[in-house]
Amino acid sequence: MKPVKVGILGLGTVGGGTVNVLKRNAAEIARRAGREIIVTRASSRDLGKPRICSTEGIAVTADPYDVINDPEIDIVLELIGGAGPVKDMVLAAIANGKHVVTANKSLIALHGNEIFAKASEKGVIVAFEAAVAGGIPIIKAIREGLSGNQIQWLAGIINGTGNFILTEMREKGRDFADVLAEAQALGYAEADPTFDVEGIDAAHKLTILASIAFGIPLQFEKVYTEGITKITRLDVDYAEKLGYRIKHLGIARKTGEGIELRVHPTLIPERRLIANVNGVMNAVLVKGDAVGPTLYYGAGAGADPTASAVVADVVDVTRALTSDPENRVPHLAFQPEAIKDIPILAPDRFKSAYYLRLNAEDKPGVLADVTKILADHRISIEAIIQKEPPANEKAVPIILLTQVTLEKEMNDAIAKIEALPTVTGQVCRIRLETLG
Ligand SMILES: NC(=O)C1=CN([C@@H]2O[C@H](COP(=O)(O)OP(=O)(O)OC[C@H]3O[C@@H](n4cnc5c(N)ncnc54)[C@H](O)[C@@H]3O)[C@@H](O)[C@H]2O)C=CC1
Ligand SMILES: N[C@@H](CC=O)C(=O)O
Ligand code: NA
Repeated sequence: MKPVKVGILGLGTVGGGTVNVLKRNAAEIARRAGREIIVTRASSRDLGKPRICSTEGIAVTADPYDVINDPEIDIVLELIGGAGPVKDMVLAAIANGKHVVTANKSLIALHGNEIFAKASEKGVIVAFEAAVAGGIPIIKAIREGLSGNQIQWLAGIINGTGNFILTEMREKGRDFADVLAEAQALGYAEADPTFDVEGIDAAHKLTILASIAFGIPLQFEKVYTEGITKITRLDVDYAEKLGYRIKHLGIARKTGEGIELRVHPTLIPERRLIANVNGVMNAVLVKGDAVGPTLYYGAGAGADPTASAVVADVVDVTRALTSDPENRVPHLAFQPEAIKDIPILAPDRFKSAYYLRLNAEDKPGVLADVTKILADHRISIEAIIQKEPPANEKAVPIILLTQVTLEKEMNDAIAKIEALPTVTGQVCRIRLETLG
């Protein structure tokens, strides 16, 4: 059989890694796919830039449309990133009848509903395994491996850069900015690293996971999103003293009233497996009604691990080239006409336990004022740490762990605590997760 011809848009970390893996494992990949897979063309914005891959045998051009409009190409790999000009590139590739493989979570989270509809009209596949949790085959696991289940919830460390920063801060006491710069140099971070540290990248990924888990449309704008920029060394240390680790999680949970979609730092008991997922590694827990809890672990970013997912999609597409489009695995796991608009809960209806840190004057009665406010909002306290004030300072940090409460009650209580004349600055709050 004729080889399958692949064209690549973007030869950066993931594009370069993909060329390398396709070349290194060509024979093994062909045995799996049933056909040889070759990269014939690629487009790169800066032709003179040093690359991590060789481009021998690949016609490299500056214009992505040279790839998209090449009639010989069967599969276009979109490995540029961003949700701007690449949307038109992907739609043009689909219009030309090409299958598309992408690692681009922002594109799928923001424009996936439209892209998949167009792809189905044209009978082509848009595959996106690399877009969530890098090399972990989590899309395949949920979309195919767990298709007998009602998914109840999922929770994951789904940003490698953020987890790398939190790990280095905790283990080595390193500074946030210094570790972020290293993550960028290693090729883990997004082109705009605020996407990593402000939780936007994780929210893109959670949008995709929730859609394939619950059969709902992609709706990024409804994800509650907090990043890791407000986490201090102090909180990392206090969490540790209390027996917890701080991890940045994406959580999607089905409740009787709707679906919770949230991304935020979370205290997790240190004995839990997910609390021990470190560095650039990602992990996703998925609870199905039939299978129970399942856990998926692996590298969340980096050239070769991400290429592993891109190439697996290329193999899947190759295997499906001769199949009837009606009988393929649906893009979003559920048949397009079966996707339902289940309500997404507003954040004030979330329930969780909390870690609170506040700075208060070292005077009798201050703690009593704080605990009274919490009691008035029916918030029970699980643990309190009150430290001696540092030398020459009047304010003393108070750390509280609460039991599970409604977010609205906590918001109201925090507003009252911050208004106390004896409390200075803002209350730092981090949600606690037991993932039970
Ligand atoms: N780096 C990683 O570990 C992972 C990245 N991703 C995603 O993969 C995609 C690519 O990311 P990276 O490889 O890290 O980015 P990168 O910045 O290393 O590579 C992107 C490449 O695209 C090129 N480019 C930009 N505009 C172009 C255009 N108009 N035509 C041709 N080339 C153009 C850039 O010059 C650059 O070389 C993004 O969507 C990212 O979110 C997904 C999983 C992991
Ligand atoms: N910037 C992302 C790359 C992979 O998706 C991350 O750090 O996880
Ligand atoms: Na993946």
